[in-house]
Amino acid sequence: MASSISGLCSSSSSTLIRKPHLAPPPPKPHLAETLKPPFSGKSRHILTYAVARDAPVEKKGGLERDPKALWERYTEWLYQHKELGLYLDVSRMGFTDEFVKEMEPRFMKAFKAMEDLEKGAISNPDEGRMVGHYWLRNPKLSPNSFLRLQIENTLEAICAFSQDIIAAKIKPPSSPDGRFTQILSVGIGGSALGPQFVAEALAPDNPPLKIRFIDNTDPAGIDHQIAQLGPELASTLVIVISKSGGTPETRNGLLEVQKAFREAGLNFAKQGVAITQENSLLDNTARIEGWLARFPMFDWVGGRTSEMSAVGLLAAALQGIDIKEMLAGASLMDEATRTPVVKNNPAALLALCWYWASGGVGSKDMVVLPYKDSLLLFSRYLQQLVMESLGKEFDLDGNRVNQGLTVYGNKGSTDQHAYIQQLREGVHNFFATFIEVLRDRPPGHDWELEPGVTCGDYLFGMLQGTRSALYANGRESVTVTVQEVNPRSVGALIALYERAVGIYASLVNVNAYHQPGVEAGKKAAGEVLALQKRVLAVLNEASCKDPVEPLSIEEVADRCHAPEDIEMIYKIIAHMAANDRAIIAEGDCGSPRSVKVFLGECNVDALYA
Ligand SMILES: O=P(O)(O)OC[C@H]1O[C@](O)(CO)[C@@H](O)[C@@H]1O
Repeated sequence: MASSISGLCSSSSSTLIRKPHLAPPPPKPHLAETLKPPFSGKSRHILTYAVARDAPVEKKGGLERDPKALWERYTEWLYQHKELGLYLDVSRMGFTDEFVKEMEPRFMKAFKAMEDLEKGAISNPDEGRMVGHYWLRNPKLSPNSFLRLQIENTLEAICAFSQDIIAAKIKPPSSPDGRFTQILSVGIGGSALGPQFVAEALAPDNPPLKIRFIDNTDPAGIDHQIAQLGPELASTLVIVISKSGGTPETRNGLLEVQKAFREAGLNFAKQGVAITQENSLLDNTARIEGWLARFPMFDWVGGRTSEMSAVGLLAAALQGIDIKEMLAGASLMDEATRTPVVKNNPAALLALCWYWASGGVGSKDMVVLPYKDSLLLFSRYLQQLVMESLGKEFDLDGNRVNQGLTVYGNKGSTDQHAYIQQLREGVHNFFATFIEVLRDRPPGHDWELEPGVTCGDYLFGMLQGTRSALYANGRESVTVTVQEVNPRSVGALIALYERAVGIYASLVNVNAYHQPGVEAGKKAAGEVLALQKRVLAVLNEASCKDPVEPLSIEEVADRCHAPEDIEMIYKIIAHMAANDRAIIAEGDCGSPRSVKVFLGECNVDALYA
């Protein structure tokens, strides 16, 4: 009996899109494989680390146990940025003076590379691009006046537009309120993660416009966001963000939102804003369709470092966040992280710790634990910033290095009830980064829930306790402390990690500013969709015969001239069948060889297309 295979096959996955012949050759052994684990958990031990591609060097190192000596180490290495009220404590990393000395020449090279980058060098050689996110917060540093004016004019335009939206000088055409109340931000990767992080960290409880995001091509997720807006779609400002202007997930999100507008009888163009590079597909669409506004993204700003461009600033300003304070915080941090003295440069100190902990080859993961709910998305934001920048197959000289630094984490103390057990006692494959916020609550709101102790004291205790407990078991950590979460400190944190990534990339000699691996995935996804079209054509042809000719998966693959893609063809058929795509299957999906498929109806036009 003929039956839809949707039920049987609904668990099949279409995520394994790499074709067998696309598989890369097995990697050659690299430095990571030649290294011993840096820490044994004992107080003194031999540490082996590597300096980029040089031979591994034997070094003594270890975690200080004596409380007095540890206090000495804490005070000796504590970094403080007075104006920002930011501290960096690296005392719970076991690096030695000898290690720091040995790294010195590499840091000098890295500082020079950062200086050249800021002066406008082509620091992204593969893409032939300058790397200018530092100019965004200090336009005077731009290598020429044209770029400086572009930055200044864009900032002015962002401020003016957001003020006009908030003051209802610019109104949505069909909203009963006569003002915009919601933002729907459509974008992915660097075009979403910064705005998401900043919204979570800084948006006031009652912002002038509330924000929600579409950051995927998951139809159910998109439907959910649109359904949650309900009638407020009429007062929603849709910001579509894509540097390239052609990212499929973002395009799909836009098309879905435009459909929702049509169905609600609304004029999308009067509520749509594009942030993209000039003359991109998105830019041209927005211009031709007459969208409400367009803001530029610059060729020389990468997606993952674009939070201080229109990408992050427009949404932030619309939520009532002081974007000039964010820029000021970033600018102050930029200044501090230009210092060519490792000990006085917090970004260099972070890079030093990363190198020490991971042997310069990413052998340990970085677990980021902000003890503050509003910083929940910081680790997710850093995941892209660090991993897309450092996770590279080849170094700048073309050597295969398979570099990277794995980042994960959510927040404390919540995670203490999830995975800290393993961090304390299990596999020793990480180092931690604690983010501490000194101010628990706005002044005047605190109270003691038991004598002498507030709720925030508990949070503080949890952080300190976890830091100590990890250290006691030989687990290293870094602690970044800020006074409070505000636009200035968030700007500073972003700038701190941007520079740390730039410096570290230089230490390990990789291009931090391209992402060739992502392109490979996008290309393979495109190939799957092209294959799906061929499968449909083959099935249609067989289904237009009289009588209908059910085909086995092998036969479909042969007729598609793609026998090597048979598994993918099976997954395509199973996915379409699960989604009411008129595919009929006979047989048992548990044994794919027995399945025969045909279409429920013949599309004669498609036969001659
Ligand atoms: O802004 P775009 O061009 O849509 O790209 C989105 C994201 O896709 C990537 O190119 C690859 O993930 C990121 O670097 C980027 O942030």
